[in-house]
Order: sequence, then C-alpha cells, then structure tokens
Amino acid sequence: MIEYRSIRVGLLGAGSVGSQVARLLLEHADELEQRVGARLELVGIAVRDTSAKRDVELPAELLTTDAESLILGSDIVIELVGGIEPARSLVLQAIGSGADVVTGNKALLASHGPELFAAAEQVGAQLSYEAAVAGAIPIIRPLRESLAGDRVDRILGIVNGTTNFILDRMDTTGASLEDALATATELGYAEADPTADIGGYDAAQKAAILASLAFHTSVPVEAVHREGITEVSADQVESARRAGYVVKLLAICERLTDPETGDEGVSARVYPALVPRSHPLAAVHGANNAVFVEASAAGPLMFYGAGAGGVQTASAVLGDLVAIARRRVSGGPGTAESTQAEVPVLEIGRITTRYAITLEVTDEPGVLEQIARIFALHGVSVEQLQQSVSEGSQRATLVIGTHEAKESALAETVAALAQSPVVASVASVLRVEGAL
Ligand SMILES: NC(=O)c1ccc[n+]([C@@H]2O[C@H](COP(=O)([O-])OP(=O)(O)OC[C@H]3O[C@@H](n4cnc5c(N)ncnc54)[C@H](O)[C@@H]3O)[C@@H](O)[C@H]2O)c1
Ligand SMILES: N[C@@H](CCO)C(=O)O
Ligand code: NA
Repeated sequence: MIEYRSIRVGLLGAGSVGSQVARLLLEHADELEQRVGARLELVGIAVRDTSAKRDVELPAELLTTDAESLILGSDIVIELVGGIEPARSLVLQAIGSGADVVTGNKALLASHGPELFAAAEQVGAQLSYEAAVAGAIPIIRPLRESLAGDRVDRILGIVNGTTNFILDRMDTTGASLEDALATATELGYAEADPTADIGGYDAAQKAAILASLAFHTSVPVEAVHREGITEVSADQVESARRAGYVVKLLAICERLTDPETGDEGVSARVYPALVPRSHPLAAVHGANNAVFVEASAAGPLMFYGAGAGGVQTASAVLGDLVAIARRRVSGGPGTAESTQAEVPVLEIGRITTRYAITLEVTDEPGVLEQIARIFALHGVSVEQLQQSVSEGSQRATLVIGTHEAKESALAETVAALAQSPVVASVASVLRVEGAL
C-alpha cells in the first residue's frame, strides 16, 4: 500500500462554492490532516481569469487557467465549474488520469451520470457528489450508504432554495412572483438567469439523482415530470393560505405497484403543490430545503437544512473530500473512530442553558425579594416569574424562568434556595432547551 504523506487536491472553479472550499481547505489544513492521516495539499485552483475580483481572497500562486495540467498533478479533483461542458470532459479526464472526483454538479450527474459512473467503476475511481442535492444537507450518503440495506418507497422534498424563498415570500408578504424573484436576486439567492430554478429544472435534476439512488434504477432527467413555479400567482397563494395550505415546489420520487398486474414502476416528478399548514414541509421557510424519505424498515426519516449557499455547500464538498482521502490513506473507509482531536470532555457544571425552577414558598411579604436576592447573589438572572396561591393555603408556588446561566451557578442557587427559610421545597428544576 502507498504511504501517503500528502494528497494533492486540484480544485476546478472558484465561484460561490469553490472559493469557500479553497478557503476552508487552507484554513483548516492542520485539523483535516489529523482526520485524514495525510496532508490535503491544495495544489492549484483552475479559474477562467486569474485576475478576476473574488469575494474570497485566494493565494495568487495557486490560480491557473490550465485545468488540464492541474488535473494531471492531482490525486483528487474537485469539480465546481458547473454546467455540462467543459465539466464533463474535465471529470472524465480526471478519472482517466487515476484521480478520484468530488463534484456538486447536479446538471452533469442528472444528464451524464451513467457515463461518469461507468468510467469511474472501470478504473476503480471514487466519484462523490453530496453537494449536488440539497446543498449542505447530508442526503446522498444516507441514501447511498446508511439506507443501502433498506427499501426506499418514497421521497418527498423541497430541494430548491430559490423557489422556496420566492413561494415563502409570496405566502408571508402577499408579494407577486416577479417581486419575490426580484428580492431573491437582490439577496443573491437567485442566479442572474433564474430559469433553472423557477422553471423547476434544478429540482428535476435533483429528483433524477435521488430517484436513481433510492430505487437502484437509472432515472434520467428527461424522465422526470417537471412543472416550475412560473404560473403560480399571488391569488393562488392567498386562496391556499385562506384554506389552510401553503404552495411549495415539491420533488417526489415514488415506487408504485399496479394493483392489477402487480408490476412495479417508479415515478419522479416536480411541481408546485398545496401542502397543509400542519405538515412539517409547510414550516420550511426561506431558502431552506427539507427531504422526507420513507423506507420500508426504517419508516419515515426527515433531513432539513441549508440547501444552497457557498459556504454551506462547501461543507458537503469537504465531507466527500475527507471520506475519499481517508479511503486512499487506509485502503478502506478509514478507522471507525475518529479521536485524534482529543478535545477534553467537560463536566456538566461547565455547560450553559436556561432553567425553569418550581418552588413551594411561604406566602408572606418579602419572600419574593429574598428569593430574587439568592438568584442575584449567584449571578443567575431571572427572566420570568409566575406565582400561584391555592385558596386558604399559607403556601405559594413560584415558577421561575432564568436567562442563560452556568450549570454550576444554578446548582449553587438551588442549594441556597433549598436552605432558605422562606422556601418549603424545591419542587422541580428542569432545563429549557431549543429556545429560539
Ligand atoms: N451555489 C450553491 O448554492 C450550490 C449548491 C449546490 C450545488 N452547487 C453546484 O456547485 C457548482 C458550482 O456552483 P457555484 O454556485 O459555485 O457556481 P459559480 O457560477 O459561482 O462558480 C462557477 C465558477 O466556475 C468558473 N468556471 C467556468 N468555467 C470554467 C473553466 N472552464 N475553468 C475554470 N473555471 C471555470 C466560473 O468562472 C465561476 O467562477 C455547480 O455545479 C452548482 O450547481 C451550487
Ligand atoms: N439554485 C439552487 C442552488 C442549490 O442547488 C437552489 O436555489 O437551490
Ligand atoms: Na447534500
């Protein structure tokens, strides 16, 4: 087996995602080296114009316009150029030269997936594409690996951030499609040419990739039924709202069985549909994505998060890169445990959270003041207080909600409360998590 001291990484494209991948690779080089067991050395970044202005400053000596030479000098090639050509030829060249490939290019995979996978298989190259569907959300690896032993029956998802942002904006502000699209463009969600997003093409490419993986069947993008959101009107969104629904652009991949013949088929489709407001997909706001997977043994699973964005998507690219690099280093998937960081595991006293404390106290003047003093003395700040007194009782129940406080300070506060002559008992202490 080859002993790797470093693995040469060639990056093609330094746009929204590529520039963030380069930045994170350079900034986290030491940590990634520990995780992989070899240095991930960024040997070059292929760009169209080395003097172009970029949001992220990249080392000038890494920039090149010669993508082909860069590929020849790389062990792993990351393709973030987008589109079909020259991306397809570059990926094929990388595979042919013995490199593994990471790509986020759903357009390429949805139209030329079989050709690329066959080329990779022929030479034993790895081709990973977590970033291609639902950006940062891990969905490719769960389908390809975690659910490989199960039978996926259905996938229902919001997989396009731009259209979700537009439909959400129409729903919450009553804006027209044109105005909502203008806002999406202003905020940098929509491309200069938003046709791929609002026409449903981007979602259809993702549906093709998901259906192929889920059903172990080649589902080309041309086989995906596609309707975009261009015909969705403010009136439709408003009447849906009044009826308790929200309009979402959905990607649906399903396994169907003909009840008469028992023949099986699969359907992959993208269209705007009404979703009941009580459904979790209705709560997916802004440019977020969410994907539900129904598998026969696992049951329903839900994946949610940032489906687009340069830095978010870079996370998925780097995940693929580390996984591929580990495989190169160890000749397998890498060690099951990843413990080299050796960060200390802290005791509970070090955590910070919020608390709800219920006290039984004597119902007499000055009690609240004494209790407030105990909190203040330990640096725990009270956010809210509710008092209830039962008829004829000498006791009152206090429910005290705190601001964020350190667990150790809280423990001392509770101990002091328990000692206080005005407190009959500390009835309960519960931590409050998940607050917005
Ligand atoms: N932006 C996102 O949120 C997102 C999310 C998921 C997946 N993706 C995918 O990631 C890929 C990159 O997306 P992006 O948003 O970074 O696109 P982008 O348009 O911002 O960047 C692409 C870059 O590649 C450069 N380029 C084009 N042809 C080139 C060539 N021949 N050689 C070198 N550079 C070349 C362009 O000049 C541009 O800077 C696409 O396949 C996209 O579908 C993007
Ligand atoms: N244009 C895509 C980018 C992420 O694939 C979207 O809006 O979801
Ligand atoms: Na993903």
